[in-house]
Amino acid sequence: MRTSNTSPAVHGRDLSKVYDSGSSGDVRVVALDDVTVGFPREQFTAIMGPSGSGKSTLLHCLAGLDQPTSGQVFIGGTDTSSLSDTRLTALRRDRVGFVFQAFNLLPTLTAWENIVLPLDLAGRRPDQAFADAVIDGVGLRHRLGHKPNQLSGGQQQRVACARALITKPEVVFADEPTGALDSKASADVLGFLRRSVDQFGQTVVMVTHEPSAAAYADRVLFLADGRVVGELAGPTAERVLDRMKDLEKVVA
Ligand SMILES: Nc1ncnc2c1ncn2[C@@H]1O[C@H](COP(=O)(O)OP(=O)(O)OP(=O)(O)O)[C@@H](O)[C@H]1O
Repeated sequence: MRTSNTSPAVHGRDLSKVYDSGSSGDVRVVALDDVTVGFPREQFTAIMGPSGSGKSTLLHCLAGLDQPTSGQVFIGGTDTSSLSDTRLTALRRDRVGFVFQAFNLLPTLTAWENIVLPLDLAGRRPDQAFADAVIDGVGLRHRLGHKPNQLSGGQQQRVACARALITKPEVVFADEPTGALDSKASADVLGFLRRSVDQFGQTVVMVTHEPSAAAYADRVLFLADGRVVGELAGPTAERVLDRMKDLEKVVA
């Protein structure tokens, strides 16, 4: 499904998102302000910024879960704004993986059924060798027959990670994937996302509030007031925290 190894997996061009609210549409919030950003293949990028800086809006626009007011998003070279709703739904299902803070597993399905759901929906059969590698990667082989309510939060999130990867998507978008987890479970999930890049050549884009989570990434993008205001390669938790303190001073 990859188009070329040099083009970014995901590219947002001139993205703006404006919310008009209030009783007569008189309250205007610019959540994204002309953002142009690319996410190289086989890299793990974290997106950070103060509360309200536009992180979730950017992720949702990139992932085709929300429409920008203006600008374009390319996933693996496909301009998502040119797609009909049906094709956009198919692209999200087949070429994009999602991990959300709230796991979003189907409660009536087992862990295995949840993991292969995107393939079932697409009428595709699992590549058994790859499925085995993913299941061993998330350490869930002995839990495949369990329903979500028989799993810990960390196990449920690892099921969600396996589900996100099983289609070999162009990119996995993770929105605060460790927001509901303790530090051990967080480390398991982040370690798996890291290995998915290093071992499976996956591309991961993750929104997080936690410098220790961002330190798993290859690079951190910083947002403030709907704009990209900086980036950090080879982040450590300390360096990310320092940048965040500076940004929060500017925004305050
Ligand atoms: N549906 C909406 N209607 C009006 N304004 C919105 C809507 N969604 C988001 N906003 C505003 O857009 C801005 C960016 O919001 P967004 O949720 O993307 O920020 P964030 O950086 O993810 O914040 P947080 O870290 O608190 O989750 C904020 O000012 C927010 O209030």
